[in-house]
Amino acid sequence: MLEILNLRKAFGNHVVLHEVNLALRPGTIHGLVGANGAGKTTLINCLYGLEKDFTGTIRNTAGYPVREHTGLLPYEPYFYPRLTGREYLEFCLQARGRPIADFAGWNRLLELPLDQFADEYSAGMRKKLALLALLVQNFDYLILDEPFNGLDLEANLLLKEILKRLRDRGTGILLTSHILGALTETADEISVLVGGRIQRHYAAAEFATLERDLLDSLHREKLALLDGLV
Ligand SMILES: Nc1ncnc2c1ncn2[C@@H]1O[C@H](COP(=O)(O)OP(=O)(O)OP(=O)(O)O)[C@@H](O)[C@H]1O
Repeated sequence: MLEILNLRKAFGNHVVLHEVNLALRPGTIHGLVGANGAGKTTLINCLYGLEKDFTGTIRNTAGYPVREHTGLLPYEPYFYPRLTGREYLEFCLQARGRPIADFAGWNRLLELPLDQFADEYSAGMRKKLALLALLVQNFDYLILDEPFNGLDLEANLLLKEILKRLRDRGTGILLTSHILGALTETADEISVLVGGRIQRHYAAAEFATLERDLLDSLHREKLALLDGLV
């Protein structure tokens, strides 16, 4: 299990995460929702070791460093210029000391032009390439920051199915999305991050309550303001 205990992260005087606790269990899809600026990407970056200067505990309870068996899909994947999609995949595997895999099987699904330069791909293709680099590596845990963002309808449906199958095979998946349906259709549990605090964890049986709670807070805080504008 990947475990976050009492995570606190500040940028200067701005405390972005306040004593956050979260567990990512094997064989589970854990959704993370929150408004823009709530702290989701910062939480992910701390979990994956991209942010160092925080307090609290982050660990894989199996005793490995978190990154060793965990793959990350960043919010905006970066590709070096003049590297083809295939070279990028080979680079990812070599960086981890893994043998070069056969990408053809997965790429029959994702249909990427692997011999074109990755930095010339469309936004959706870039997202697919970064996903492909994770899928060929069989990680125990996946951390996916907005994986559905930019994907076309077909890739969206495909990704949901892939995630569910990986979960059923034992992979633990932490998933952020601003598309509530994408989370409620795939996740086993959802944590709501508000102003850097976990406001509540919802089990799958409570997802209807989650939608109601989000609507209620929207009605309370924003719809009255809208009445004055339109
Ligand atoms: N490197 C940084 N330096 C200073 N402040 C930062 C830095 N990175 C993030 N922040 C601040 O931390 C807060 C949380 O940002 P974060 O990107 O984690 O939010 P988020 O929930 O992922 O938002 P979004 O849904 O818009 O992607 C914001 O107020 C942001 O301005």
